[in-house]
Amino acid sequence: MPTSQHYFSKPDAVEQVKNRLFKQLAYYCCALHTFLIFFFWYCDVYFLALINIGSVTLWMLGIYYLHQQKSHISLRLFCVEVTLHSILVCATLGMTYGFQYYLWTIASLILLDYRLKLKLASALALGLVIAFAALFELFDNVQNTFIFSELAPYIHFINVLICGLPSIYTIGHIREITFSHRYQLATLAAKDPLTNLFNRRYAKELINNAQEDCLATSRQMCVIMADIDHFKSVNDKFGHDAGDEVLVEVALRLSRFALNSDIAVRWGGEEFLLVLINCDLEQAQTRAESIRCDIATQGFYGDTLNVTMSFGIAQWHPALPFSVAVQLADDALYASKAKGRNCTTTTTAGHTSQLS
Ligand SMILES: Nc1nc2c(ncn2[C@@H]2O[C@H](COP(=O)(O)OP(=O)(O)OP(=O)(O)O)[C@@H](O)[C@H]2O)c(=O)[nH]1
Repeated sequence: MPTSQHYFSKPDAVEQVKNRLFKQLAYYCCALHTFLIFFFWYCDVYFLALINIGSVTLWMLGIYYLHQQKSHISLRLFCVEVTLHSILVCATLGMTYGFQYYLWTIASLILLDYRLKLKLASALALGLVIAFAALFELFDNVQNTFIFSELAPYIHFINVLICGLPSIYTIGHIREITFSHRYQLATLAAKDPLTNLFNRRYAKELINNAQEDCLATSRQMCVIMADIDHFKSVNDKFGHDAGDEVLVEVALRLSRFALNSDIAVRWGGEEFLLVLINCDLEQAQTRAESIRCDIATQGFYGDTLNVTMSFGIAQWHPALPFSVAVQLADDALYASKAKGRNCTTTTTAGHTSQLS
């Protein structure tokens, strides 16, 4: 069960983050190409200035589609722009300026178009990587009269950085989303949605681990079965919503009572199981009594109703299957019910004793 919460927690986080990521990328590229229009104009490379006007137009169109929540259209426009731009600039200036690396970046971004089948998206990405390799064959010896040719190593370096950053940024975000989804799925599989206590299925795994730990360290373990008294009448008198609130409040109080090493479980409708690790029978009795008194004396549902609970306690021994310890605790709980409820009964092999 993961313990760290990541910052993307909504179910549609992937689409939201993708949209936000593309917007940031699009504004960044728009600004860059606008700068390049003036730069190439100033350097008298009018063809490249015109190409950058085309690029700005496509990026702005992409931003428009992002605002319309059509990120797949935007992504395709961005891919077309980057591909054409890289090829045309490499054909004009050669390979020394590093404009070919944009093909590499876009090859990884195209995989984020979830409307494309994986095979098609992978084939397109591979096509871009092959185009990247082909550019070296086609334009490695292009001669140009660019007035800033002595700046080629610096422009090359800047281009490598500009191409690398979106990949790092995107993969970092996808990593966070993946963690977040894994956390949400693990929580959904482990917790009861109403009370946020462990559900029965997941608790069995935890209990198995706890048993192994207790065996290895010779620690004692006790099982408490607790049930709300006359819960049906709470539902009948106050309605199911009030009943749900009582369940949530009971669960909260049980969690407060449980130590970090304990396991608190919603076992059934209004029945709860507590597994107390490193705890002997006497300590378990004291702790069960304190929670029973807390519940019986502190009002519920805005102090408008009183609730009591009955408890049954059994100790687990290494020779005893855990299911038998649960059954003993359950028998003790029903002994508490039979004795008039709002009490705790402890069972030790074949002998039960009641605390009021
Ligand atoms: N509101 C609400 N009620 C539930 C939930 N799960 C079970 N219940 C109710 O819990 C009640 C359990 O009733 P019973 O088994 O008769 O037990 P009780 O009324 O608590 O009586 P004793 O256990 O004998 O003291 C039923 O009315 C169920 O409908 C739930 O998630 N929400």
